Amino acid sequence: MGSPVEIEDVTVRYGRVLALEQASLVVGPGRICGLIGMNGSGKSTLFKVIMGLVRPESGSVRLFGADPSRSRQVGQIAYVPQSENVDWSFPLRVRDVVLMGRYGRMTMLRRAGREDRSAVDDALEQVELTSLAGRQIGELSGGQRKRVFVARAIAQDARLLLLDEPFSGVDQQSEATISSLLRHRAQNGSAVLIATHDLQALPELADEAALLYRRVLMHDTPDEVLRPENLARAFAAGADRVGGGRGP
Ligand SMILES: Nc1ncnc2c1ncn2[C@@H]1O[C@H](COP(=O)(O)OP(=O)(O)OP(=O)(O)O)[C@@H](O)[C@H]1O
Repeated sequence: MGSPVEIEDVTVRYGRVLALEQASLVVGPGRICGLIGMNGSGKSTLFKVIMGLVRPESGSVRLFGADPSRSRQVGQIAYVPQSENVDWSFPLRVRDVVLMGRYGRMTMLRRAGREDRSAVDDALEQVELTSLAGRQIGELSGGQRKRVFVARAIAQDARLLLLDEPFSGVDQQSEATISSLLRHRAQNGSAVLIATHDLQALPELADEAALLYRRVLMHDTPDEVLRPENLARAFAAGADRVGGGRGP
C-alpha cells in the first residue's frame, strides 16, 4: 500500500486565482505533520484536494496508493473543520455528530448497530464528553466543539486525519486532550495532517512540518521549518503576490 498522502506537482486555480502551484507533499504512516502558512497560502485548498473535493488542473494525488475519492468512500479520511465553517445552530446533539463518523461503515439500509453505538461511546469517553452526549452542539464551548469532531474522527477509525486549526479558540485542557489523542492515533499508524497558526505548539506536537505558500516551500523537522529565516521566506512569497501575483 502507498503512503497515506502522496501529492505531486499539484496545481489548483479558482478562476484567475492560483491557489496551489506544483505543490508536492508526502506524509508517511504514523507521522504527524504540521501544515503552516499565512492566510490564503492554500492550506484549505490542499485539504480539499486530499478529500477529493477540488480537482487539480494538473499533478497527482494518491492516498494509500489510490484515488482520493476511494479513500473517502471507504472512510479512511477524517476531517476536523475550522469551527467557523460549521453551522452550530443546526439541531444536532453531540452524540449525533460523533455517530456521523460511522456512516461510511453503515449501509443506507442499516440503522446504527451495537458496534456503532459502542464506538461512539468509546470515542466520547476518550475526548471526555460522555456527560455531554445529549447536549445540542450549539451549547458547547469552543474546546468542546473541537473535541466533538475529534471524537467523530476516532469513531470513524480513520487512517488519515486532517485537522484545520484544531487549537484556535480552544482551552488548554482541550488542547492537551486533543494533542494526546492525535499522538495516540499516530502511534497506531494513522497519519495526521494539522493546519495551524499555533507555531509554539508545533515542535512538541508534530514530527514534521511543511511550510506552504502555493507550493510546499520546505518540509523538514518543526524546529528547522520554524527558523525565522525560513518563515520569512514564506512571508516574502506572500508579500510578492500582493505586488501583482494574482494577475493572469
Ligand atoms: N472558492 C474559491 N473561489 C475563489 N478563490 C478562492 C476560493 N477558495 C479559496 N480561494 C483563494 O485561494 C487562495 C488559497 O485559499 P485557501 O483557503 O486554500 O488558503 P488558506 O491557507 O486555507 O487560508 P486561511 O489560513 O485564511 O484559511 C486564496 O487566495 C483564496 O482567496
